[in-house]
Amino acid sequence: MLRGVTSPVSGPLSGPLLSATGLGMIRGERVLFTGVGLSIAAGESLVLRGSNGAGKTTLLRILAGLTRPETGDVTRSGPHHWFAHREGLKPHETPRTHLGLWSRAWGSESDLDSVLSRMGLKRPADVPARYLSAGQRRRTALGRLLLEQRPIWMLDEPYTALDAEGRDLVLELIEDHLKGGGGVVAAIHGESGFVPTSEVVL
Ligand SMILES: Nc1ncnc2c1ncn2[C@@H]1O[C@H](COP(=O)(O)OP(=O)(O)OP(=O)(O)O)[C@@H](O)[C@H]1O
Repeated sequence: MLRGVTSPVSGPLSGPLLSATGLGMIRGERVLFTGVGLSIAAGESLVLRGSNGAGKTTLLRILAGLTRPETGDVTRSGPHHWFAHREGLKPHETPRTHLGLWSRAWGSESDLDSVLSRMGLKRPADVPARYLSAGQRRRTALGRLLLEQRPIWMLDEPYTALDAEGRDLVLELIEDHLKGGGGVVAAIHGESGFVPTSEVVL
């Protein structure tokens, strides 16, 4: 992982940001998927679809390099943000301390108060995660996306637990990221709220 390095998202990038060929995965005795190929270039988005247990999270984990596929290859042209089901907040962490920690770890130049404000977290900024609502925890985790520019965003069910305003906020973040030349892969149940460049149905 490139730590403390801010990657320019816009700029002359040649080739895809992310590509995969021939991905196959087995879990237990079940073949989850075979022969999955995909590619996203700057400004493109891809939505993963499929019923519960179809393998969306598994595919995202493979794309992020967190799980090794049975077959196939993944190529990423730069660093990515990984946004998982679990927010990764410890019970004692507040939105400010959580984002502050990652900000320092990444050498972020983003203004923490601006990130908290953008995520609608000014009021609960100093409330420990164990007292935050599910949506506030989600917004805190999503705030990490704004701490460091990374060309590829991998989002697992980014709208979970969010109210209508939170959902609009995520949409705005995605749109801004795509306009800036980034790419997004997201596993989404139901309406994505945007027209993806492509879809993979598992
Ligand atoms: N580490 C693992 N070991 C064994 N089986 C696993 C493992 N991880 C996932 N599975 C199984 O693989 C299948 C796909 O899981 P996955 O989480 O990728 O599905 P999903 O499409 O993201 O589902 P959902 O929509 O419910 O989030 C499930 O049957 C799950 O139980």
